[in-house]
This record gives sequence, structure tokens and C-alpha cells, in this order.
Amino acid sequence: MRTKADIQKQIIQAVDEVKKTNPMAGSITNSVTINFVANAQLAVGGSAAMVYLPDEGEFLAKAGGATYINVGTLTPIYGQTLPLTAKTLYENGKPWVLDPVAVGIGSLRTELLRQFKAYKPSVIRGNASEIIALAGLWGLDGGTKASNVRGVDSTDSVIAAKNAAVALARWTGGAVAVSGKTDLITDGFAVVFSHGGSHFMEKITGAGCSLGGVVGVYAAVTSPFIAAVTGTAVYNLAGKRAESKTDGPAGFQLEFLNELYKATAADIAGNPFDVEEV
Ligand SMILES: Nc1ncnc2c1ncn2[C@@H]1O[C@H](COP(=O)(O)OP(=O)(O)OP(=O)(O)O)[C@@H](O)[C@H]1O
Ligand SMILES: Cc1ncsc1CCO
Ligand SMILES: [Mg+2]
Repeated sequence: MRTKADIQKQIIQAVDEVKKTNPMAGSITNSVTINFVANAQLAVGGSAAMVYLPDEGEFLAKAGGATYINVGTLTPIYGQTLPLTAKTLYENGKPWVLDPVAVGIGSLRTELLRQFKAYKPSVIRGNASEIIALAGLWGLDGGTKASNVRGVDSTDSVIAAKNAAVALARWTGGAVAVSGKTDLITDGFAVVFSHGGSHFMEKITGAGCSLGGVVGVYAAVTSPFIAAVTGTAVYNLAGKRAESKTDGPAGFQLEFLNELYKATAADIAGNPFDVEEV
């Protein structure tokens, strides 16, 4: 049984380690939010590098502490870059975070996400609809073949994705983070519910993408589960604090980056969460 105190201790260690060592988490991510992902990674104390080409993905997979792969806006070259990078990560035992944005749309996206099953992403991070659809694509419990994904935004509740999240985490041996009003994070045995955030996070693009990049930064220094819990906690904390300082999405995005930067290890560990066993 994981206790709250034990999880909080590991959050503090992870946050301090990132601030001390500035780990590099490379990304292959979408063109909509690429800048916000890099800025969020820097704000929490990590280092960012974004690439598109196959040999460069392979290089970053080996050189980085962890890697973030987001399939939001694919181009044909990704048909080479993503399998090579994911295979390199898997074969070198390197942590990596997958954001299966808009799973279900298009043949290349479907084929790439199908292939990733064998390369066992350390953390799968998505909204509820994406997590349910990925479990369906991989033939796991809790998934549905007829996906509710209609684009990049969720149409399902976080709790509806619990079984899919648990099944995915048991398959990979890593962790799954489902984002929404309350976030759910699981390693297939413990489930954390992380509270906070802001309604403005639905009014800016890339809150989820950048969360994936930040989880990648933490995954360079801690376990997939603690990385996902820590990234989610700092997001919920910074989102809540930023909302109180602004009255619209543009100001929110600016304040949010400042609050990511200002959050201390103790603040992040103190962000409200519940833990249960499954
Ligand atoms: N209504 C809400 N209230 C509080 N926090 C929220 C809300 N919606 C999202 N969040 C927070 O926003 C972050 C990103 O989650 P979200 O579900 O918006 O990701 P996403 O849909 O994948 O985003 P994107 O694809 O635009 O990057 C998480 O930290 C989550 O807790
Ligand atoms: C809006 C959008 N479209 C493709 S990726 C992306 C960023 C949020 O997922
Ligand atoms: Mg998303």
C-alpha cells in the first residue's frame, strides 16, 4: 500500500532533483503547442529539445533523461521518426511519455499508436477519451473500439477511463495519467486523484501537451508513477494560483508559467490528492 506520506516524500525528492540537475527531456511533439511545451519544461527546471527527423529522434532518445512523444500533428516523416525513436527508447531502457492525441483519426496515427504497444511507454498521458480509445486500440480492458474521440478535446469523464487506465498501466508496467477537472494517475495498483487546476486550462491549447513534457522532465529523475503524480500536482497547483491572478485565458497562460516556476517542492507535495488501491 502506498501511503500519502510516502508519495509526498518522493514528490519532494523528484522536484528538488530536477531543480538541482536540470535534466534534458527531448520531445517530438505537435506544431500547435511546441513552444508552450518547451517553456513549461524550462519553468519547472528541466531542459528542452524538439526534433522532427528520424536520426535526431534516435539521438535524443539515447542522450536525454527521458523523451516525450505527442502525435498531435503528424507529417509523413513521423512514419519513420516515431517508431525508430520509440524502439530506441525501449531497447535502451529509457523512460518515455506518450500523449496519444486524437487517437482514432487517420491511418498513420492509428498505425503508429498501434506499434507503440510493443515499446511500452513509461507514462501514457491523455484526456479520458484518448485513454479509453488507446486501450481499445490495444485490445485491453476498459477500452472501446468505437472511440468517442472527435478531435483533441475529451468527451468522456475521467472516472469513465479508470479501468482503461489501470489496464494500460498493467500492460506497460509504467503509469497512466488521465487529465480533466480532477486528474487520475495509476500504476495499475494504486490510483491517485489529484485536485486543483482551473477552468481556464480548457481555454488555452496545450495544457495537456505541456503537462506531458513536464512529466517527461520528472521521469528523467524518478519512477513513471511519481513523475506523473508530480507533474499533475504542479499543474493543478499552478493552475489554481494562476486563475486567482487573471480574468482571461491570455493572462492565465502567462501567470501559469510564472506559477510553474515559483512552485516549491513542499508546495507541490502539499497540493491536495487522494490515494486508493485497485
Ligand atoms: N475543468 C478543469 N478544471 C481544473 N483543471 C483542469 C480542467 N480541465 C483541465 N484541467 C487541467 O488541465 C491540464 C490538462 O488537461 P486537459 O484535460 O485539458 O488536457 P488535454 O485535453 O490533453 O489538453 P491539450 O490537448 O489542449 O494539451 C491538467 O493538469 C488538468 O488537471
Ligand atoms: C489543437 C491541436 N490540434 C492538434 S494537436 C493540438 C494541441 C492540443 O492537443
Ligand atoms: Mg491533449
